[in-house]
Amino acid sequence: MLSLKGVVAGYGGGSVLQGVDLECAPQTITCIVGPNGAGKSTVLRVISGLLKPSSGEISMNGEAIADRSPDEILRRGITQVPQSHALFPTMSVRENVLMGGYLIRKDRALLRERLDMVLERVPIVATRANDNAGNLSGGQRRMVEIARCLMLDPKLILLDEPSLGLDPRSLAGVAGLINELNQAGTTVLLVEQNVRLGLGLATHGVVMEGGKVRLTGTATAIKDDPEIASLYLGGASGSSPGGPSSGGPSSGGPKTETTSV
Ligand SMILES: Nc1ncnc2c1ncn2[C@@H]1O[C@H](COP(=O)(O)OP(=O)(O)OP(=O)(O)O)[C@@H](O)[C@H]1O
Repeated sequence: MLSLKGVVAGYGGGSVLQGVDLECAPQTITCIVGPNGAGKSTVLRVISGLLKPSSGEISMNGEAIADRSPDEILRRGITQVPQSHALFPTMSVRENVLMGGYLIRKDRALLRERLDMVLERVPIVATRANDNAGNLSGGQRRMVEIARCLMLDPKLILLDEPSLGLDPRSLAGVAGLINELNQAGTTVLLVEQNVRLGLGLATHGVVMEGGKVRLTGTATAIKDDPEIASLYLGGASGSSPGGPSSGGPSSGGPKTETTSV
């Protein structure tokens, strides 16, 4: 579905991504993990078109998208939920969600249909519809941020640190929503500092370091990799994920892309 080949990109001349190769198959949840500054968020930015790669290829369902503008990429079914504080605090929850349907605003029937779908999938949009978004808790805000991106019925959702600043209960709610969306057919690519949660939720894992993909495999295989366990999971292999699902298939061991840590 989504494919990155040899993607090089950076800010103001320097290259942060140094030849990134990545694949997301349809209906998978892929979690990118890695140390601060590895380039994880930058990968999401090049996919959503906010940052143009200087070389390499990005394709969605076989179509090259690296040269497309962010709104053309949005129209092709890729939406990004930014790290946080993405709602307009003095606008209501309903108004914030409707903003997500800006590209389809002229088709009132479609807008209504999508809003009904969002209300059904994310109940807080109905129960807090008229409250200002600024009055919601962090976890509730995150749910509304995800709900807003559903207005375009995305095929691929990019999530940057969905767990950031959330308490365990809110985390479970957000993880549950991501899982439900995936079960309903949406492909998910997320970046997560909470490695246990991210790999617990995911079917596939990608470990990045220094602007490169270091390791790819099923989430289970990545969690069970002794080096990854010692680096990111406190020494034990990730047998108790924070999310509601233990993730994907157990076949297919991790594939090491480079050897240096
Ligand atoms: N807007 C920007 N302008 C200049 N440099 C940036 C910008 N955004 C990120 N960088 C730099 O790019 C590198 C990679 O950043 P990125 O946010 O992709 O890393 P990350 O792996 O997501 O890190 P973290 O886990 O800390 O969020 C860092 O060195 C960062 O300082």
